[in-house]
Amino acid sequence: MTDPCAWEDLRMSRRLKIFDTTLRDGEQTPGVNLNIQEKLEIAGQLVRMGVDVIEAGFAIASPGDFEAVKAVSENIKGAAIASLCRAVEKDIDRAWEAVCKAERPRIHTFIATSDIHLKYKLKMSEQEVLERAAAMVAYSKKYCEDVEFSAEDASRTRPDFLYKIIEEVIKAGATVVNIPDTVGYSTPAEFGALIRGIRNNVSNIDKVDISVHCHNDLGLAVANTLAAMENGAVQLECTVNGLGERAGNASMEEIIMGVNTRKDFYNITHKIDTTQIYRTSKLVSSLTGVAVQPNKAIVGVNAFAHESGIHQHGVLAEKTTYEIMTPESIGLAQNRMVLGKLSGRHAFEERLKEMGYCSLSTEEIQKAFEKFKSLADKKKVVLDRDIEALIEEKASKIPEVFELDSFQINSGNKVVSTAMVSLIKEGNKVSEAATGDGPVDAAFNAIERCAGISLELEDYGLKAVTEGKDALGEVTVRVSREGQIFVGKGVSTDVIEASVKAYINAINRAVSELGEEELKRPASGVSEVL
Ligand SMILES: CC(=O)SCCNC(=O)CCNC(=O)[C@H](O)C(C)(C)COP(=O)(O)OP(=O)(O)OC[C@H]1O[C@@H](n2cnc3c(N)ncnc32)[C@H](O)[C@@H]1OP(=O)(O)O
Ligand SMILES: CC(C)C(=O)C(=O)O
Repeated sequence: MTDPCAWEDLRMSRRLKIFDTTLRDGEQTPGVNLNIQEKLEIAGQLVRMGVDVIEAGFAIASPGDFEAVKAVSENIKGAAIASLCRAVEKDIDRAWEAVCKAERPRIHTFIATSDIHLKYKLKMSEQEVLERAAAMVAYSKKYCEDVEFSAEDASRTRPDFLYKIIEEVIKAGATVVNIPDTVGYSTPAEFGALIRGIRNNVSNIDKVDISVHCHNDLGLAVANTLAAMENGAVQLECTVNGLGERAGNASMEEIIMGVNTRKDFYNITHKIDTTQIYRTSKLVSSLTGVAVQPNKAIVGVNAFAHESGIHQHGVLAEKTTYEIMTPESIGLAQNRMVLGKLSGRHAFEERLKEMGYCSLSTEEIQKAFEKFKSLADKKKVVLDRDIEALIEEKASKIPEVFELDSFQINSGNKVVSTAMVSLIKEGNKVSEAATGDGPVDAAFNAIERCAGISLELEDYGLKAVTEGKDALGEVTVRVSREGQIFVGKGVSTDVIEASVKAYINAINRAVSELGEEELKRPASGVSEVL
């Protein structure tokens, strides 16, 4: 005999319905409060995305929420609009008042069904809850054709009682029966079995859509939702970015991209336009003020980023080596290669090409790569502007007569600054020490001693090339010799090192233009270097 609950049968005949509760359960995220305009904006985007139902709020909660649900109902077309309400007449009246003008209104009424909730919270018996649930569904039905009933804390409810109450609310006219894992307690196998049990044990279950609403307390909300779907749930309740009470709800983007990416396994349809996912996530994050964690699946900033060399090489050769879905499929322009200390030459060369550095020789690329690696050791992420600075520092093709070997500075507010600098000239190391008015001045004096050259410092400028504590500093010095100006640049995450490099660069320019002998001659009107 064929299993009446076989997943094969379901997926052949059903399409998923996405019930978005960002504006209701999502708003239960501590600290989140959406005004009418913000709810309208998010609801408009949810329709653009193709959700089937928008739960716009809890109409009796406050006058503001009532107005927001009403505004969404009156202005947003293309999805059913629901308001949540307790199994209480005055709540249902208010919910109906708010949604009655919607193109497709829905009343969503609920009551808890687990022993714990009945005993400690509602202080009602099973029989009382059963009667209240059926009566309130019937009451809602007088207003509205589409009535959803939720058995709060269903996953901790005695199965026999759950079956019974579902049967009764269906008889009373419910069109959708929602099975919440209210406290995120269930596991995928258990939750799937619960849905299967409902399908096997509730005689009139085929008259309604089974819905699920999973919370993420154990990080299982999406897994439980998908397990329920495999066992017959057709309406999936979820929120954008997984917002919601406590650890949140099942995240819509994860459910949808899971179903899409594993179409080979699930083979079920929905009407979500996935290319709206990224935009929707951004909108919700900005209006709720809840940032998306960087490593969040699908919409986190790192979800399509690759930092390590082996992965970058693979992705550059063929994206599917490390990408199971495309960034374009969620509306992101492209993946992101993050350049850091674990990156490799392939990704670095590719970035140079993208930045327009197409004519660098192999040797220049090699040198730039070495500099990049040593910068990446000091800096978490190397940005394009860092690379520009590295390349431009190199691009000044003047012969490096003097190269920096090392330097050491001693400085403080109560000591005279001293610097010890070693330069390499034609393979030989020359070291000198000098004092100065501050560490930079001391370093410049020591450099001049090493080089045996004296120049006038006309100007010194320091700017951050990138942001953050580990930003690259770029120093520009203007030095002169008998009225002729030479500019030197240096970049480093250490401003003293950037200064030292800039000064050496200026000296090398002067040497290349005037010659070392000329520079060693005492300049007219300038005293010799001590
Ligand atoms: C699992 C969920 O996410 S459920 C939705 C949770 N969301 C919210 O609670 C947000 C909106 N809520 C509110 O604004 C308020 O709680 C209101 C307006 C609904 C009720 O406010 P108050 O009248 O001040 O009651 P309060 O919130 O303190 O307590 C809830 C009351 O409702 C009862 N109750 C709780 N759920 C239900 C229900 N589904 N059906 C009937 N009664 C219920 C409780 O037993 C309690 O009753 P009591 O006042 O007789 O003790
Ligand atoms: C009221 C229902 C749908 C709910 O939010 C829950 O049980 O978590």
